Amino acid sequence: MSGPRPVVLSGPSGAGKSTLLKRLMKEYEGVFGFSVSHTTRNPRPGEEDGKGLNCLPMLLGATLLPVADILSSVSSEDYHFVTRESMQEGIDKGEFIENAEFSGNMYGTSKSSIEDVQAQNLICILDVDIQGVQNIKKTDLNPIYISIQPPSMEILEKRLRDRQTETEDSLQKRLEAARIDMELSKEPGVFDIVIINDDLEGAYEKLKSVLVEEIQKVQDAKK
Ligand SMILES: Nc1nc2c(ncn2[C@@H]2O[C@H](COP(=O)(O)OP(=O)(O)O)[C@@H](O)[C@H]2O)c(=O)[nH]1
Ligand SMILES: Nc1ncnc2c1ncn2[C@@H]1O[C@H](COP(=O)(O)OP(=O)(O)O)[C@@H](O)[C@H]1O
Repeated sequence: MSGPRPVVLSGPSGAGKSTLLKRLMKEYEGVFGFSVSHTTRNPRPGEEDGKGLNCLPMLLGATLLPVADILSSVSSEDYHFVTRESMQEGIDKGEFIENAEFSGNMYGTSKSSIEDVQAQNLICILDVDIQGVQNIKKTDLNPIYISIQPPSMEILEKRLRDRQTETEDSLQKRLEAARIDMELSKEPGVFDIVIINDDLEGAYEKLKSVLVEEIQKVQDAKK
């Protein structure tokens, strides 16, 4: 695989992955590209379909919005929201490098979502659950594996509740998945680094320090 090494960000739902990711992508504009996953879950308020960088030319061509507005609307947490049928069809056709069932919904990384980012020579970031980590390990992607962990289950539950995105049912499913994630992530060798997201500043600095070499490579290549 050519270009900069991809980065896999994993850890329990609510641990702070997207908060850290958005900050990173904002500070290093033009260095990272998000691999926009497919999911069968419903969009949350404010989330829109497939607003990944791969859709940017289309967005630019079809809108009267200023470019800055479009760029700021490119969220790192958006998905391609699809039905189970169409997702299964894509999986059967071999279009995904990994897929998993999480909290009653399907999630998956299409090959093209990674290729689109790598074609731009950006560091491709994947936000996947622990099953995704295990399945990506069977491929030749060779990413840096980073786990973001909450300080405790109690704090995780509070953050998830305060986020106000979940029903009681989906919250309980996330907490159950978090217990499994926290156990499996302790296994030596699964992750290159485990970052405890207690204080946000400290966690962000640690994240940057792991990525500093790859960031430098992309910045040097631009010169
Ligand atoms: N295996 C896999 N997991 C994914 C993918 N996209 C997202 N996830 C994971 O699915 C879980 C739920 O994501 P989401 O519904 O966005 O909820 P949130 O993490 O609580 O904001 C998280 O652990 C994500 O890391 C994917 O393409 N593959
Ligand atoms: N270090 C932190 N301290 C307090 N709250 C945090 C911290 N990091 C993230 N949060 C909050 O916790 C919630 C979950 O974070 P989020 O980034 O959505 O997690 P994830 O993407 O891993 O599901 C959000 O409401 C976010 O604002």
